[in-house]
Amino acid sequence: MASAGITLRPINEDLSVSPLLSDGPRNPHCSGDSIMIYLAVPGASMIPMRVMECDSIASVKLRIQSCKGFVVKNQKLVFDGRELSRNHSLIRDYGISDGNVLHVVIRISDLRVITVKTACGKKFKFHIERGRDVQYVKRQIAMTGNPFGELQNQELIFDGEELDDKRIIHDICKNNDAVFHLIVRKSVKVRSKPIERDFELSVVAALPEEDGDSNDFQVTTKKAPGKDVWIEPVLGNPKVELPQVIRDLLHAALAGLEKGHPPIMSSEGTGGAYFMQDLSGDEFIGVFKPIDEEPMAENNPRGLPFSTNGEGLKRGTRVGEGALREVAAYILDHPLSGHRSFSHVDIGFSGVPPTVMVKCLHGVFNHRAGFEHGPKHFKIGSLQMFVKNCGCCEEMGPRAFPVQEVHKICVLDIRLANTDRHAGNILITREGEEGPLMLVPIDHGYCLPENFEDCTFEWLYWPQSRQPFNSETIDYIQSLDAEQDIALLKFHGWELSRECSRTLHITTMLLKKGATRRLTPYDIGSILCRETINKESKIEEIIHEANSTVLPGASEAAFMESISQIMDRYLDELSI
Ligand SMILES: Nc1ncnc2c1ncn2[C@@H]1O[C@H](COP(=O)(O)OP(=O)(O)OP(=O)(O)O)[C@@H](O)[C@H]1O
Repeated sequence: MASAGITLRPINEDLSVSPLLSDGPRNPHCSGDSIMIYLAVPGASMIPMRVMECDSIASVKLRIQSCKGFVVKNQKLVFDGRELSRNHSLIRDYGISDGNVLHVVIRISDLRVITVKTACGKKFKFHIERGRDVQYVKRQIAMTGNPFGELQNQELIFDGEELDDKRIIHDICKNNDAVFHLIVRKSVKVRSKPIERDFELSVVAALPEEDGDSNDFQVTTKKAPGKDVWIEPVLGNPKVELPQVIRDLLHAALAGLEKGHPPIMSSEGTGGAYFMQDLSGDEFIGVFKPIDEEPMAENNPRGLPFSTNGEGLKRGTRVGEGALREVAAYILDHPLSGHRSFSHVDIGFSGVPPTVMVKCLHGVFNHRAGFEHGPKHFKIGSLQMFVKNCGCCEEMGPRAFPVQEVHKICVLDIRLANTDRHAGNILITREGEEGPLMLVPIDHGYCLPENFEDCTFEWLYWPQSRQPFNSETIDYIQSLDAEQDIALLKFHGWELSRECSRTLHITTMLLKKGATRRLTPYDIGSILCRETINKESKIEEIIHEANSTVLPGASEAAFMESISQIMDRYLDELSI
């Protein structure tokens, strides 16, 4: 994203010094007054910072990086309930003035890349969640199937020190460049055999099975705490039949909880997101996001303030509706073969992981008022299948991504008018070491907004978005039907508001008209996004014009007809 292109320059240690003394990448035409703002960082006291009103958000983030060490791309700034997501916009564009407080949310990657080197020079790479311990790494080594990998024979050395099994990865390595040295400790047995008056001593390397309990591979688990933990689907309509993939996910999550493997809170994100574990405790299988832990909801664990007007972190969304939107993105991600009917194909055209609304009970969730076992402490939220990944698009240059993988996400984001498509919300997977890269879109809690003010698409800056859709994608786009989609969501229990329905009608219309004219995802996506915070996007202009054209009290159909005509005129000009 834009932050990637910022040049780093050292600045004064003290954030409250005059902005004229500090040296960020400022607007050359910057003039006007300096103001004092305050940064609220969870776990720290309020930090004063002097800025100019014409400073860019990027420059403020850069100063926070220089003084506090939080890398720019891991920072999220929130002011007055809104994320300051446009790096090139200015402090004054967001209405920030003297004495205001900016909330800083720091995203820390959950995964560490660890290289394990054997004595004979073999290397293995593992992506390990930072909350795991050394024994977990050993189990991953054992699972490679190599003979030296037997768990009980392993010794891991880092920085000249043998690592204790209980040590946590985060405490051992802060970056992705850690190399653990694997020493295979063959235990030996000394046997003595009497030969006349002497003894023959023989030293025998023990076979793994002789070395005790092969159940070492099993995770030691706490006793299952019975009904103190629970998870079950929440269906908006009893007629909805859950697909097998979701039923399997729910069974696996319940088995993990009952075995005593707690949900593990992610260190990333602005809301509470919890990794659900399987029966063995070796695998994450799902991500649970409770609605009351969304940004600005009452139990948000990241220190964000409570929303005063109910509006979410992005304009046109509502606090507490993130889970609905997550599930809607899955339901609307129809497979290539046709409308999602919830009976056969699990993954849709854009690859949104299977997602379902659930209620879940566990003491690890964030309860400000304290936790007691019982029905009132059930949390409702979305459960999404965990996707094994090797990182997200923030960690890799976009050129490596296959065009079709990018296009399938463009189609989804345009349809859903996504207001939160940054590179961290696209996971990268690949089959084997050399297989082609695949992209998996996640985090759809801010799609289908009531208006287009905050639409942002990271892929607008990627070269693939300037290439035309292929014919398969165009056919898919032409098969979309907003009316049917709204009915499908209603069948699942979510009746879209008039505003959100309108959004879906407009985006589907735009996508279809654009694809007919062979416009690229970039051409179409740019129509939905503002270039700067205060300059309306083309779609907003079209809506204004339509509003001024139709008579007061005209029907929604008349309004949409007007949108259609204005859109045709604009797109025809664009495609000349
Ligand atoms: N389906 C999934 N499979 C694997 N990892 C996931 C999945 N969904 C989310 N994650 C990971 O969980 C963490 C938190 O998730 P996410 O970013 O969606 O939370 P959030 O609070 O909604 O974030 P944001 O601040 O970007 O809106 C991230 O590290 C993300 O990569």
